[in-house]
Amino acid sequence: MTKEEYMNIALTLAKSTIGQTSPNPSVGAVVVKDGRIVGMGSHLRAGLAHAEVIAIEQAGDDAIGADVYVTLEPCSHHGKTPPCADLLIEHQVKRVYIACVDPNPSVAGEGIKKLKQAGIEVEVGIREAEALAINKSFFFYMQHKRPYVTLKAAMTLDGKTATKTGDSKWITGEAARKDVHKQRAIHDAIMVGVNTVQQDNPQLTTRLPQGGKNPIRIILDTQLSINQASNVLQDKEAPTWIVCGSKVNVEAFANAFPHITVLQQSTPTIRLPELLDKLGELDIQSLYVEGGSTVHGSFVKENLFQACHWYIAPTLLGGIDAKTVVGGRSPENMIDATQLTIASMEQIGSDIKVIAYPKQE
Ligand SMILES: Nc1c(/N=C/[C@H](O)[C@H](O)[C@H](O)COP(=O)(O)O)[nH]c(=O)[nH]c1=O
Ligand SMILES: Nc1c(N[C@@H]2O[C@H](COP(=O)(O)O)[C@@H](O)[C@H]2O)[nH]c(=O)[nH]c1=O
Ligand SMILES: [Zn+2]
Repeated sequence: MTKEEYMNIALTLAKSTIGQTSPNPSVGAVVVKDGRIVGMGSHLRAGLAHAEVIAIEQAGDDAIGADVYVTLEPCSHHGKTPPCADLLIEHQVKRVYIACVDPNPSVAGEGIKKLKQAGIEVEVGIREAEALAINKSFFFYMQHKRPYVTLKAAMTLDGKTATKTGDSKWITGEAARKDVHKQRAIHDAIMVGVNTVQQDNPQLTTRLPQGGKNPIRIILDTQLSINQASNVLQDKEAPTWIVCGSKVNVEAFANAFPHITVLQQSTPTIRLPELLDKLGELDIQSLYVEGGSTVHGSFVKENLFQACHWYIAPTLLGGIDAKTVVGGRSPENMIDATQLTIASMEQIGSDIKVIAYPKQE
C-alpha cells in the first residue's frame, strides 16, 4: 500500500474515536514493517495510552526499522502519559509519517525535532486536511481557550423554526433528528435558551440505538425563570448547568437543585464572550448550540460561532408571526449580513443538511 493508504487507516482509527477523547485529540497510528501492518492503535480516552503507544506495543520487536503513520505529531511532553516521541526513538523505528502538527503550545514541533535529532526520517503533511478536520474543535480550543461553537437549527423551507404558538414538533424527519443526536454524542456540551426549555421541555440527551454519551446541558436563563418541573432539571440524565445574571438570588434554587450547577455571571445580563471563556476554563472544547432563535441571534450578531448546521425541511409554514431561525434585530443593510462559505449540502431522509462556516475576516 502507498503511504497515503496507510495514513487513511490511521485516519479511520482516529475518526472512530471522535467525541470520546476530549479534552484530548482523537489520534490514530499504524506501524508497518516490510509491507506488513505490525501494529495499529487509537487513543481511546483521555488519560489512557496514546495511539502510538498502543501500536508500538503491538509491534513488539517488529517496531525496529519500521515505518510509523500517525495522524497527529507525536507528543513530546510528560502529560498523563510518557512522551510518544521518546517511545518511537527507544523502539528504533526508521521513519515517521505525520499527517499534521499539534498546535498544543507545549507540543508544537517539539516531537518532530526530537525524532529528527535521533536520526529518524520524518515526513509531515500526508492527508493533512483530513487530519486537521478530525480535531478542529481541539485545535480551536488550544488556540482560543474557548469551545468550538456549532449553531444547529431546524427549519422549514421558508425559514421558520416554529409556528406563532411555538409549536415545532416536528419540522425535520427521523433521519435528520438522528443525525442531530450523533452530533450531540460527539460534543462536550449542548446549549439552549430558557425559551426553548419553557416551550419544548427538551431532554437534550443523546438517544441513539447504538448508544452515545450525553453532552453537558447548558441553559441560558438570565432571570433563573426556568420551569422547575423541566426535564433538564428533574431527569438527572446528564449534567445540567444553568447560566444566570448577577441580579438573581440563586440560594433558593441551589438548595432546591443541589445536583444542578449554577454559573452566575458577574453582569446582570449574560455576556457570551465571557461565558465562552468560562466554558473554556471548564474544559468545554466543543459546544452545540441548539437555539432557539434568540440565542442564535446573539451568537450570529456577535460572530461567536465557528460552524452552522442547518437542517431544512421540505415544508412551507408561512406567517410573518411564525418563529424565525435567527432572532435578535435585523441589520440595516444586506452588506451587514454575516457572510458564510457553504462547506457541504446533503439530503438526509427528506430534509437537507447544510454545513456552512463564517468567512474569516
Ligand atoms: N423541532 C425540531 C427541533 N427542535 C429543537 C429544539 O431544541 C427541541 O427542543 C429539542 O431538539 C428537543 O430535544 P429532545 O428531543 O427533547 O432531546 N430540532 C430538530 O432537529 N428538528 C425539529 O423538527
Ligand atoms: N492523544 C494523543 C496526543 N495528544 C497530545 O497530548 C496531550 C495529552 O497528553 P496526556 O495528558 O499525556 O494524555 C494533548 O493535549 C495533545 O497535545 N498526542 C499523541 O502523541 N498521541 C495521542 O494519541
Ligand atoms: Zn503521545
